[in-house]
Parts: sequence; C-alpha cells; structure tokens
Amino acid sequence: MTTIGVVALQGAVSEHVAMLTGLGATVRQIRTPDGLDGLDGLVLPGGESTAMARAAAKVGLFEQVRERRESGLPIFGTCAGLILLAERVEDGEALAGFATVGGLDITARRNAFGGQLASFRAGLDVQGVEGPAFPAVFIRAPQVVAVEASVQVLARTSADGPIVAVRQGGLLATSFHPELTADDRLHRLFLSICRG
Ligand SMILES: NC(=O)CC[C@H](N)C(=O)O
Repeated sequence: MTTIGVVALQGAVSEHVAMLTGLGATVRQIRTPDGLDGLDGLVLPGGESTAMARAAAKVGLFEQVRERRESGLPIFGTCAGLILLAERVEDGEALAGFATVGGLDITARRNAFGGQLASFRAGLDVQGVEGPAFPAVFIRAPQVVAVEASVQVLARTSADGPIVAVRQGGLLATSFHPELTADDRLHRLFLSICRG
C-alpha cells in the first residue's frame, strides 16, 4: 500500500486527492507536521505559494517537510508547488522570510506567463510519459528559467519554449496543473517514483 500526503493548506487539494485515490493510493491530507510520519510521497498542490508558505509557517510545516525531503521523501509540486520546491525564485519577494521546501536546483519565475487572464491550455510532450500529448492547464503559472546539470528537463511549452516540467531524483515538478485534467499519467509517474 502506498501512502501519499497532500499538503492541504490552500489550493487544488481535492483534485490531487481524487486522482491519487483513483490510482489506488491511500491519501492523507497534511495540515501539520504530525501527519508526515510514514508517507511514501508528498504532493505540494497548486494555489498560491505565498499563502501556503504563510499558513505553513504558523505550524512549522515546511521546515519539517524540508527535513523529510533531505532524507529522501519523494515530492511532487504542481504550479505553486513547483515554486515551493525551487531553490531560487524570481518575483518571490512575498516569500521572503517564510520557509519553503527547496531541493530542486532550479530558478523559478513566478507568474511568468502573465496574470489570470493569461491562463491557457497546451498539449505537451513530457519525457517519461508515453502516448499522446499531455493536456496541460496553466494558471498564473511559473516558468523554470534556469536549471543546474543535476535537473532533468521533462517538458517545454514548445521546442525552444520555456521549461515547464522537471525532475531531480525523487522531486518532480510541473508549472501546470495535471490534477485539473482527467489525465493521470503524471500522477502514475509520481507513484512509480514513490514505489521506487
Ligand atoms: N496556479 C498556481 O498555482 C499559481 C501559482 C501562483 N502564481 C504562485 O505564485 O504561487
């Protein structure tokens, strides 16, 4: 049995829970550090990275998640979750002074495609995901503007477009929201990482 936590402070929580449950995982919603014991993987959902970091700070959640990450807990970050996993964030002034999770050797730029009105869908080729293009939903999405050599680029919006999906060991992150589609292939990939 695979137990996956979904950080449930804010954002697209129920969609991740539904998708992971549908794939046979036991899912636990995480609001405090107590919930972190015995997880095989953790999801940081989309939403608003600054709101999540603020809420997490009240209970010291991300300091604890950071420790688990350092001891090898796989983590899947989507959109705001990618920002929280990034070691460096541009346009991240509002995050200053709040703990994030870190670990991904990337620079993420918040809201890099523009605001809410610049939300869009795109079909993407994602490395490690077989079959047709992945239907990606972008909402006030970040871009990955720099990656270290240790980071695998999984997808760009086009051949020479910005990077929107990456993996580094047990850390998987997308600028877009796979939980807002009916396509569970990225969640399957994450579960296979967790079952490693
Ligand atoms: N859909 C999203 O998760 C948007 C992310 C948001 N712009 C942030 O900075 O956290």
